[in-house]
Amino acid sequence: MIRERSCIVKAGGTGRATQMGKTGEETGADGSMVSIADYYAGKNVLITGATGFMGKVLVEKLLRSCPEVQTLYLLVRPKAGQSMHERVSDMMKCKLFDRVREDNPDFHQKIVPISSELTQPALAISPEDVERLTSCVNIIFHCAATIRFDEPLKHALQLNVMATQQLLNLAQQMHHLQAFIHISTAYANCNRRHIDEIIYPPPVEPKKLIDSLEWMEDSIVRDITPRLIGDRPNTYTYTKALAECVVQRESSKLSIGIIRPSIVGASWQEPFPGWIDNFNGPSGVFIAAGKGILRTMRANNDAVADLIPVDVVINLTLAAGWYTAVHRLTFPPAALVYNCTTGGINPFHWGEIEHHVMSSFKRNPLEQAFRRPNANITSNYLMNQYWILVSHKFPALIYDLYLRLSGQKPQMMRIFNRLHKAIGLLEYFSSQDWEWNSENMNMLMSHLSPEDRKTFNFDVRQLNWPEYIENYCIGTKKYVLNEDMSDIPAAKQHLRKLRNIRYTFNTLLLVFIWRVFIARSQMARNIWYFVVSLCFKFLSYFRASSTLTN
Ligand SMILES: CCCCC/C=C\C/C=C\CCCCCCCC(=O)SCCNC(=O)CCNC(=O)[C@H](O)C(C)(C)COP(=O)(O)OP(=O)(O)OC[C@H]1O[C@@H](n2cnc3c(N)ncnc32)[C@H](O)[C@@H]1OP(=O)(O)O
Ligand SMILES: NC(=O)C1=CN([C@@H]2O[C@H](COP(=O)(O)OP(=O)(O)OC[C@H]3O[C@@H](n4cnc5c(N)ncnc54)[C@H](OP(=O)(O)O)[C@@H]3O)[C@@H](O)[C@H]2O)C=CC1
Repeated sequence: MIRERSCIVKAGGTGRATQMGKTGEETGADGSMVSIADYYAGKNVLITGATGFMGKVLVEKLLRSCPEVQTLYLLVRPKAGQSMHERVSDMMKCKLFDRVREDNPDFHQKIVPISSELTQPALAISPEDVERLTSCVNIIFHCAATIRFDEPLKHALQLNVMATQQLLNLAQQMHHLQAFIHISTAYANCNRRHIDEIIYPPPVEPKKLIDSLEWMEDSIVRDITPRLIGDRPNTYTYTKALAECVVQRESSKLSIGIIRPSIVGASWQEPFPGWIDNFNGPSGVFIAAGKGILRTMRANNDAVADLIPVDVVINLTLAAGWYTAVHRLTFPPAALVYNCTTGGINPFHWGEIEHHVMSSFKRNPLEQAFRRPNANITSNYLMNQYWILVSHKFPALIYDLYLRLSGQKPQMMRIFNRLHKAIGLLEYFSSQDWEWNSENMNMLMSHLSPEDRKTFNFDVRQLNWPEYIENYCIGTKKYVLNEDMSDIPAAKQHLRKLRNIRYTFNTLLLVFIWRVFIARSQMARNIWYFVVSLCFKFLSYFRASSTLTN
């Protein structure tokens, strides 16, 4: 149980002792609140989802900015033929960890992988590992989840809800636990327009749903899923809402913080600008647009694009861990929720994103683009369908024909079908506006020392969007696609070639139209001459009137 009445925590390598103040807050020897790095000194931290996008950034930041942290226990599963040790060792070789490696080449000694498959009973953690974790873990960050929008309900429920419940059960056995931080999403309650920092009543009692789905065949579950998720767009947001409810129910026994990030994008500043390693959310859209594949998408130009840089989310998460732990004895028994969003503080709109993404990819083109980057967003359904036909399907058809004729396997239509499926799932989020209250983010900031505010910066008022988007696009090029910046002149040359192909194609199309329709029919010729003579008349009229005025 973590709600100890008194506690002295020996702060690891710094030798700095922290103790409980009169109010129950953890204080330094001089009575001041400990800094974030001092708090984590000597602590044992358990992290789920450490091999994922946000988990990696969390591990990196803890090691870099809290160098006295004792041990990071990472719950990891073997995957794709790799053992958990191989996976963690590969992860630590990644460029993201360059700065940590420079500061402390032996940083890997602080990392202890623990084998765990979260969808298995008791998280499939061995009894020895359970013993080890329950005796020493001080703080848990629960990041693991399935974030797929098309995840079958049963699996999403197993991982996002049941695994969370099991982790909470494990947390309750821990003798020295001071905080449990759960990563949720700002869209858990996307069926509401205004979202406060509270846990809303769940759409269904989680336990009842789990029990009833247990005996059902997958095909039946698939059939009733739309009825169950109701006004939420997918199983992801639905199960994340249920998970919040499960977490909230343990808040009388554990000190809990819930972080709700909106759309997590590339890093803003740390460990370097533009770090991103996946196609999720807007990243895949940016890349598809940069490659000239995506030319149209349904989105509202004037809707707020609530992107939040991953380093901001992680800084807030670590600060929330610190705050939850140092205030654990003064908390009422309720989880503190932090809406981690930008829209209410420093809004930026999808129309602006489109503009900056396009101009950024023109300055820093991606290699081997299919067409010149020129994507447009529209909220009009019919307009979007028209452009899909003209700018997606027609070029795909022509290119596949070319591939077939040259003896290769056609592939473009298949790529477009997958793209349409992906953007179809994202449109819900890019076509609407939400309003999140982020008072707890401000409250937390006000509790940080000036030094911590710099080291764990989550003040998004300072975010310069055009610069951020530029670095984001460059990040997709360098870290997702592994393209070299030195190839930009060749990529520009390729775009010039594509432009020339387009001019040639348009000219040939015009000649073709002329030959087929105009040159063969007297009526079409008459209309053509009429239009041309009208243009001449207009031209001569304007020329005459401008001569008179001069
Ligand atoms: C230029 C103008 C821009 C204007 C911007 C306008 C709009 C912005 C767009 C979106 C904003 C909304 C974002 C909302 C986020 C809500 C916030 C959250 O809570 S976060 C969770 C976010 N989750 C996701 O984003 C997951 C979505 N992805 C999926 O659900 C699935 O991946 C899928 C899209 C259904 C595809 O599934 P499928 O089984 O077909 O494929 P895989 O996932 O197995 O992937 C196979 C292969 O493709 C790569 N991939 C995946 N997604 C994309 C993509 N969007 N574009 C290109 N490629 C993609 C993936 O990496 C795999 O590659 P590989 O085989 O090499 O591993
Ligand atoms: N990305 C975003 O835009 C947003 C994300 N979030 C939330 O942030 C958290 C992290 O998201 P993100 O990092 O983007 O997600 P990722 O998909 O990148 O990472 C998911 C992590 O969960 C782990 N995991 C999945 N299934 C299992 C399993 N059965 N057993 C053990 N581990 C498992 C994955 O491990 P493995 O490598 O083995 O698959 C991976 O480490 C999630 O809770 C998500 O809901 C919230 C808002 C936005």
